[in-house]
Amino acid sequence: MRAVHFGAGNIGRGFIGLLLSRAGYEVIFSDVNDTLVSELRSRKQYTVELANDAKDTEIVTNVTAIDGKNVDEVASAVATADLVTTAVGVNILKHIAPGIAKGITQRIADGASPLHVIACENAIGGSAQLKEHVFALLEEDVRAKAETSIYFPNAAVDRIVPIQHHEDPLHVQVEPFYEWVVDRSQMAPDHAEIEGVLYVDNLEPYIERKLFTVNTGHCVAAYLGYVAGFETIQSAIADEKVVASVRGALEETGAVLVKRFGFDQAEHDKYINKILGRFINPNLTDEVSRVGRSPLRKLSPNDRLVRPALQAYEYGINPDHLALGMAAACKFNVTEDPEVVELQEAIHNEGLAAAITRYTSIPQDHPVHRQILEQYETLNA
Ligand SMILES: NC(=O)C1=CN([C@@H]2O[C@H](COP(=O)(O)OP(=O)(O)OC[C@H]3O[C@@H](n4cnc5c(N)ncnc54)[C@H](O)[C@@H]3O)[C@@H](O)[C@H]2O)C=CC1
Ligand SMILES: O=P(O)(O)OC[C@H]1O[C@](O)(CO)[C@@H](O)[C@@H]1O
Repeated sequence: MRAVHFGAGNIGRGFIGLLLSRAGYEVIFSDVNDTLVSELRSRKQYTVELANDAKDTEIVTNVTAIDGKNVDEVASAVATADLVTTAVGVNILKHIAPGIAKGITQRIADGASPLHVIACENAIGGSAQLKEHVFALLEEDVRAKAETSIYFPNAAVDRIVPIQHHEDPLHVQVEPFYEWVVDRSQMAPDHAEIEGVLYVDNLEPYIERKLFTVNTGHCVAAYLGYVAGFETIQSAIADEKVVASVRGALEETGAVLVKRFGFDQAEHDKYINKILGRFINPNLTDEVSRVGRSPLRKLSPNDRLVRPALQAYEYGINPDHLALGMAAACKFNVTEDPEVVELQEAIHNEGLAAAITRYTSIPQDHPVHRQILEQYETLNA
């Protein structure tokens, strides 16, 4: 069995590639990073290290790579693959769509078997977004055939993999915990199961619980940690004030999740504590600059801050800590990040109120908008 996985980065090597290799797939990474591609091609293996006290390691074998910049090479790999997965970043999906579309066109012409394409990104409906990009590039007759033979099940992926600082560019340190959940209702009826993946009939509660707990909590810790002068999540979360605000934000999203999905409150409280424990992991060093990266994506209407804050407001739950997190995002000034530069320029040129509306889509007369402005003033003070 052969899997083509787009993105040989932290999640690609440290999570998806590892599980696919363990499950018996030959994993062909497609990446645009020449060093990663040539190292994977020549060595055909790499090491994953667990961030536990024992620093357990596992060698991932049966892997190789192709140049993601070469559309023909990518298309040939997709045309003959048994599975396609991605972990490139949700904003990059449109850039990998041409190779996938060309590969699908080839495999349909060859009469190849049905294919699952699973986007493992931090987003609601990641695979559905990829499908839109890919299908927009297909000829009408191919699109009609692809509708019944190429499946794009949505997924939720959870494993903390920080930026890596090792001499070996392939070595990757990961937290012990992982969860990969795939929407079975969007798959072929006789699909193969990957060991380690949880298949569910309704992904919504899983992806929303993950995104609005792990990712909301993590980015609130990053933004408030940054404002308080901390460089890592571990040091930020050790601060009483920061951790109280992160917990506050998770109580707000938790109240929304309990109402929306009927989760048991006590179970959800345990889930929150478990997530906070993962953030603290002393065997990991995770920079606030990584966890807060791409603030425009994180402030977008469907993502981890705005969506639960507006849902909270609708339910009569006060989203004060989420508003504080959004205000802190507006103060996140890691200038190597192009989204930070754009946000700071917008704040400078248009003013904070207009910039918040531009990126969150929250109208200026909405009470949550007012809360963000008030929390920004609190941070100034
Ligand atoms: N790092 C983490 O802890 C987690 C990350 N995620 C999600 O996984 C995705 C990837 O994140 P990371 O692995 O952290 O990022 P990363 O930056 O380490 O990896 C992304 C990889 O994609 C490659 N890439 C960029 N453009 C490409 C293209 N056109 N074709 C092929 N490869 C391309 C990059 O060269 C890089 O190697 C993101 O959507 C992120 O939100 C999800 C859960 C955890
Ligand atoms: O910031 P992004 O790209 O959404 O993804 C990284 C996030 O995903 C996580 O790995 C959680 O699954 C956290 O480490 C981090 O908050």
